Parts: sequence; C-alpha cells; structure tokens
Amino acid sequence: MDDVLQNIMDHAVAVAREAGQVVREALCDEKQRDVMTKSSTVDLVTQTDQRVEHLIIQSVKKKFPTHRFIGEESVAAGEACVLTDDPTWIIDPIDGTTNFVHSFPFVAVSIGFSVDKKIQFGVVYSCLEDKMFTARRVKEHSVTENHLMLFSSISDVRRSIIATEFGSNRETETVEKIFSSLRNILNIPVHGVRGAGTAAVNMCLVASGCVEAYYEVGVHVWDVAAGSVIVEEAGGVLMDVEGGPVDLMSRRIVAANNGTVAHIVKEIDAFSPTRDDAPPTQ
Ligand SMILES: O=P(O)(O)OC(CO)CO
Ligand SMILES: [Mg+2]
Ligand SMILES: [Mg+2]
Repeated sequence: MDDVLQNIMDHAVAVAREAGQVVREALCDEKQRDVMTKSSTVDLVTQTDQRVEHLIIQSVKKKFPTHRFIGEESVAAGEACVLTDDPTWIIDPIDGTTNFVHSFPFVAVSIGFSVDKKIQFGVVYSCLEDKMFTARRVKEHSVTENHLMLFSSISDVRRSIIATEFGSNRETETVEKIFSSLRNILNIPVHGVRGAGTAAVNMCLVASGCVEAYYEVGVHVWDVAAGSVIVEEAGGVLMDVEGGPVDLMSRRIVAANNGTVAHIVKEIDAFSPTRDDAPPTQ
C-alpha cells in the first residue's frame, strides 16, 4: 500500500502545481476573477474556482478511475458531501477566493486524500508564494518542499500569535460570537492575532511555527482536510473548539501546538454551523 499511496500523493502534488499555475495566470485576467456568490453575498466564487476543480478531478479520474471526490464547487453545484471508507480526494481548488479576487497574496490549492475516513496525506500549494506543503500520515514520511517545518515550542500563550478568520456569515449572532472569542483572546493578552485569508495556509503557518494556534468556526472539510495531516505530522494537535476530538465535518477546528491549545479552547465562544455532511433540507 505504501508505494501505491506514494504514487497517489505524487499525483496530488503534480496536479496541485498545475492548478496553481492556472490560478497564477488567472490572476492577471480580470474576467477570470469575475465574482459570483454562494451562501451569502460575501461567500465568493469565480469561474477559476470551478475550472481548477474540474481540472483536478479530471486529471485524477484518468489515473485513478475508482476514486471518489468531495470538491467544494461540486458540492456547491449540488453533489453530496459524504465521506465513505473509499479512497476520496477532498479538494478546495482555491482556498482564499476572496484573496484571489482582490489579489491579496495568499491563495492555496488544498488536496486531502482519505481512506477509511482518515486523511492519509495532505497537499497545500500556496501558489502565489510558490510554497508546497505536504505531509503523509506516517510521521517518518512527513516531507515538505521549499519549506522547513519549524514547529513552535512556545507554551506561554501570552507569547503567542493566534490565527483566525472572520468567515462569510454576517448574521448578527454569528458576528457577535466571532468578536466575543476574539476579544477573549486579545485580552489574554497574546502577542497578536493574524489571518492569511485561507484556512489551509493558516494551518501551514501553525505547522511552520509562524503562529502557535489557528481556530475557526465555519470552515468546511475541504478547507482543513489537507492541513489537518500537515499540522499533526509537524507535531501539532487538532481539537474541537470546545475541546475533545476534532470532527472535520463539523465546521469547527483548533489546530495548535501542544503548549497553547488548551488555553485557546477555553477562550472560544463556540457555535455550531450546519454540518458539511448534513442531509440537504427540502
Ligand atoms: O476561499 P474559500 O475556499 O471559500 O475558503 C475560505 C473559508 O471557507 C477561506 O479558507
Ligand atoms: Mg476554502
Ligand atoms: Mg475554495
């Protein structure tokens, strides 16, 4: 299985690079960045998101015809978001679409690969920085390209930088919760709060030791599947925002170094968005 998995992962890295090239080229063409909206007026999508997802899925299907897919834009188009035991590619073609639309320089192609409902490897290509982050579930196989993992050993949360995002839900109650968590965390006080505008890159920042923790409520499985294994293999921990094991379908995540995770979880004003795998409402 090892060589088989490596072969699949090599393909994921190659197709992520190819996708990243498409994204970089599209950035120079305003038409490729024309905005459409999804769940809210600030949940953006472009034809480039759709084109890149199509490119990745077609490329994988040619090589691995029995594999399944959970892709952000396919789900937006009505496909089910169900994780089975089958080999499944979990794809976010552009993580950071808002950044992409505004040329804000953090945009990632994120690909997680799951078997038996466990993410086996993750590939995050931060394509404007040209940084490739990859990790496999087995620790000794963790590899990175173009990048050194320098996991943070800071255990005093008051010396930490915490990453988070504001999300695309602007309902008053949700915004209140987001600000309540933020206020609690700023008041610890931490050195700073940052957000790259992409969950996948935020998780790679944890894996790289640039930030001690990242948390968000409202993310989707395709935002965090690849990053989850990259964080864990770098030595980090994943947790639900109320503590306990993370559930990648729950849309809630904390990714952190061991020293700060408990402290961050204590400060989050949690809420529960509709799960990614919830049956569609009629
Ligand atoms: O740009 P996307 O893929 O919509 O993702 C957002 C969160 O959902 C940034 O992580
Ligand atoms: Mg995303
Ligand atoms: Mg996306």
